[in-house]
Amino acid sequence: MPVTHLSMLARPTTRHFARSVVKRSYSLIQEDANSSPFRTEPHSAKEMTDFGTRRIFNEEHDMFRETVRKFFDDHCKPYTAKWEKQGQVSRECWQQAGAAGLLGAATSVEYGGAGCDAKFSAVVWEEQAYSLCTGPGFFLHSDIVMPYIEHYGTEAQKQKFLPAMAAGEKIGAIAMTEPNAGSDLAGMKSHAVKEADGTYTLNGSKVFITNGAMADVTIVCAKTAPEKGPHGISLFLVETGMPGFSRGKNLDKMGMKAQDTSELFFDNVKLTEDNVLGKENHGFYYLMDELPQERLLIADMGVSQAEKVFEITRAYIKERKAFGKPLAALQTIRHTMAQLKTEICVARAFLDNCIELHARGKLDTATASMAKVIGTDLQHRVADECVQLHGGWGYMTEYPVCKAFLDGRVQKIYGGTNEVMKEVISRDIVR
Ligand SMILES: Cc1cc2nc3c(=O)[nH]c(=O)nc-3n(C[C@H](O)[C@H](O)[C@H](O)COP(=O)(O)OP(=O)(O)OC[C@H]3O[C@@H](n4cnc5c(N)ncnc54)[C@H](O)[C@@H]3O)c2cc1C
Repeated sequence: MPVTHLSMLARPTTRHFARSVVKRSYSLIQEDANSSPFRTEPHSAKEMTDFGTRRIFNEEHDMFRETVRKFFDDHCKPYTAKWEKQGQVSRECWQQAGAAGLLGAATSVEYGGAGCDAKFSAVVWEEQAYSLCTGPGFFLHSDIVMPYIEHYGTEAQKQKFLPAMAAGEKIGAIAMTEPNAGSDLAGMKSHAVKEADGTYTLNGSKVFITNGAMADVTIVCAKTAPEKGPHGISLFLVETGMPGFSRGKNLDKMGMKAQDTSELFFDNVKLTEDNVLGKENHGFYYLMDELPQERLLIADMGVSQAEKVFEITRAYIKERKAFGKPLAALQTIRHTMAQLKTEICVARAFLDNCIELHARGKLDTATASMAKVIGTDLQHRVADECVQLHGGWGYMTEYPVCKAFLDGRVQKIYGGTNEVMKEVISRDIVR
């Protein structure tokens, strides 16, 4: 169906649905989570990816989850092999996601979003993890870039970018990392010099930027007062097509082959006050404020992928035979699965607690960092064990477990490495 027709049918329906549930969802947030009707937790569910589980969610989240799961089944899974060859997903996929209400679920209705609680966003990123379609950078666009614009943008900036981003017409990216400054962000060299006429001249380069090849608008971090260190960093909204702004190659990665990751170059890019996001020299504080959500979503995607890979492997060991009986009949294999399930369920309980805290605006940076370490370390360990349980087939990229292993490896690296997370957690311990 052409996108325009899909927009006409699905978009108003989904947005209307989302708006109608938001009031109820907010009131549920205010209740004690335990007062929700009994819902099966993943440890007791038939499968950990089942619908209708987990007491942090309600039936509206379930209905939305069904829509989102169907979206990834219909609009992403069939195209993933093609996108992997191209190194990026199609624009049409973004527009379809916008029409289906998957983008900007937590963005205010007045700016084109669905105005829902953060758990609706979690549904989208969890379902993407369950689908194992790592191509579309929806989570970065909707739950990292859009919040910056909504929280710190001027009214004109919000009106200009957010409705188009919610519709999937404009794609967002955020550029912090540089070839020589990743963990040590304050060491960035990109700088924007304020000229006598009040304009800025931006110079520098960025690397490893998710959505970098496709983005229409990129939040660029640059120094505006180098002598002030981290207190002299500002954020700029840089649009594709601005003179002096160019992209390097789409980088060739270990996994996530369908997700575009690029270098960006800024050569005397002329910016005005209209391009400044928030207050000059406040960029570092904005980054610190937004990081808990970024870490939470990475962590939750990690645990979700672990749940999915576990279920794929559960089915495999029941089918695959060795020495005349299914692998599942071997005690060492059953014990490995028992250990994995136990660890996944413990991590899920902690993650759900973090999601609940975040929906109430109470998730702190150190706790989000713990979630990132637990969720992504577990994701890696589960994928590794499950590759092993698949034997040689687990090493073949046509097998989902192999792709999950390769795609998931980066989770311990981006969003702040897990070593840096431990720094954050430890500082809080001895504070
Ligand atoms: C696929 C992909 C997508 C990405 N997307 C984006 C994006 O959209 N936007 C963006 O801005 N960036 C993005 N990044 C960059 C990512 O956030 C950085 O790679 C990450 O923060 C690490 O920085 P670095 O690569 O410079 O490693 P380095 O900082 O050089 O770290 C190297 C090693 O040293 C360790 N280390 C460094 N400092 C410490 C410390 N203080 N204590 C202990 N250990 C330490 C690290 O943990 C790591 O093991 C992406 C990266 C990848 C691979």
